[in-house]
Amino acid sequence: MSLTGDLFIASKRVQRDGAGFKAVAAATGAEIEPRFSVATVDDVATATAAAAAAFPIYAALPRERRAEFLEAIAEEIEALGDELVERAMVESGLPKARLTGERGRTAGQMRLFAKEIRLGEYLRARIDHAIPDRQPAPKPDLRLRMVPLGPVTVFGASNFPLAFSVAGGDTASALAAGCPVIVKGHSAHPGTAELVASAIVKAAERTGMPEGVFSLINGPGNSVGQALVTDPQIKAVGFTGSRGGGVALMKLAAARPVPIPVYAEMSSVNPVFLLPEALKARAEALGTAYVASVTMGAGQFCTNPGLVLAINGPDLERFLSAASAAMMGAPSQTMLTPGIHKAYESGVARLASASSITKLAEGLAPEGPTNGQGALFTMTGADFIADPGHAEEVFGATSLLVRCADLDELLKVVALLEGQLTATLHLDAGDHAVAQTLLPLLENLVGRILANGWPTGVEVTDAMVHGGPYPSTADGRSTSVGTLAIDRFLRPVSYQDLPEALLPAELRDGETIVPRRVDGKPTVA
Ligand SMILES: NC(=O)C1=CN([C@@H]2O[C@H](COP(=O)(O)OP(=O)(O)OC[C@H]3O[C@@H](n4cnc5c(N)ncnc54)[C@H](OP(=O)(O)O)[C@@H]3O)[C@@H](O)[C@H]2O)C=CC1
Ligand SMILES: O=C(O)CCC(=O)C(=O)O
Repeated sequence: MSLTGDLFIASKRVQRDGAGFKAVAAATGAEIEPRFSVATVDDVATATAAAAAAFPIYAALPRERRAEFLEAIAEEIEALGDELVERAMVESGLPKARLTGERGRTAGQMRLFAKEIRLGEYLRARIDHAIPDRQPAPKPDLRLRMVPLGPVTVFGASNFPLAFSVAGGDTASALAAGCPVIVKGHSAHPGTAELVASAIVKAAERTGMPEGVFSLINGPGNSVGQALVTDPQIKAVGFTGSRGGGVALMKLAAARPVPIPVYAEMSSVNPVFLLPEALKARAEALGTAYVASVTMGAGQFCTNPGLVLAINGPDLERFLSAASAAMMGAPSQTMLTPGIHKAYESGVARLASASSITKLAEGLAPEGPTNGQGALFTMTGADFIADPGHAEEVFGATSLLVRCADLDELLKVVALLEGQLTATLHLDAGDHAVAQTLLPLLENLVGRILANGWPTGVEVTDAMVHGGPYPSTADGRSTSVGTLAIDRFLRPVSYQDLPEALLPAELRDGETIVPRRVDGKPTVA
């Protein structure tokens, strides 16, 4: 398919005159064809009005129809073939194997949400039958289910041009919930976005969806995104990106005459704890594996292990030697955009210039103008306690190791950390007592606790939480990966004493189409 640079407004291709913008090859910074249209204020209004018109139709479709739509999206993305991966490679600088895997994950997420809505558990159907002769007052008949919020704006993420972008997890979960989606495309990969949008539109046509169910709007420079977030037809926002961007959108959404939720996934340094017995048993192996996780994907993961905490001693020295050796052999890698590369370099310079921080090792010299060079830094627990600001995320292949004098100091460091997506414990049986001290603190701090692994690489499953307390996300009660992500785009409605004929099928007596709780007892569909 040749790229045209079109927008997709209510599933229709639209070209706009004006300067437009071009994608930039991540590896060289050079502009690449074609020119992409920038949406006008009217385009935003047309897309949101169409989404609002589509909402009651789309939300009322049988769950099976929506499931078929999601499965058709997966098929159409796969049918794009190599062209999709090749364009994404040029725009993002990410390697073929990674993007091929991401394409599989993107299609897999669509199919997982199709399964989820067929299962129907997400509706949380509950029935409390009436007790007309209850004393002193009769008890009414009450029935509850979850309903979709309305049109959702999704901001495509730069670092996952497929799995967190146009047809990524936010789009899959919002469409599954019954919400039309308007994507604000990321200007780092507009060609990839156009290809994926064309697949969604084909799937919508094939399965008879209302046109307003999907739009893709482009426009670098914040104004298009801001117009979408403040549009009264938009009822929720999904975002993955910088803390500055996420917080700006949260503020805009909160200041609307009718505020709406923003599910922003922002910054995280994902603390890793090297507990003493694990260090004693395998310091060298841990050091090497740590650097592999720090440098994976040029470190451009929100799950990157950006902070390591350990207690001083000879085993920690063994770990540091192995990690330093691995980092010194780590090749530089192309970063996603010249801007992200520049931000990485200034983040590394900030760490390097702090008097309390020592550079342990750096990776091989950069081979290209936008290549990020890995780096490891260290500081003492006492210095960290004096200035915990050093834990701020540096997005790229760098990490800071905090050497604590003892467990008390390590616990003081933990108490100063901000909300995080993950925390990782490297432990052996002899470390369980320390782990038991840490676990309640970590449950308050993060969304996912791992043992003896590395936080990069998030499984898409029912039991996954990819979220965490602020500022790792805007709302720590939710996840953006896994089937529970659908909850972000739903709200409960209770029906009191409604005649049976007016009730949704899932809430009628005798129905067994979804799992329900009836008069306090779970039933299975
Ligand atoms: N922790 C994480 O998961 C990630 C963190 N980052 C961090 O973000 C930095 C920049 O990366 P990038 O991906 O561009 O992230 P940004 O947060 O800068 O941008 C993400 C999207 O949000 C839009 N946006 C940003 N700020 C605003 C605003 N104030 N109003 C309206 N729209 C806005 C951007 O629009 P526009 O088209 O105008 O740019 C873009 O579409 C990285 O260097 C890194 O530090 C990035 C990706 C993931
Ligand atoms: O590692 C993953 O699969 C997800 C990471 C993520 O959400 C991110 O880096 O923005």
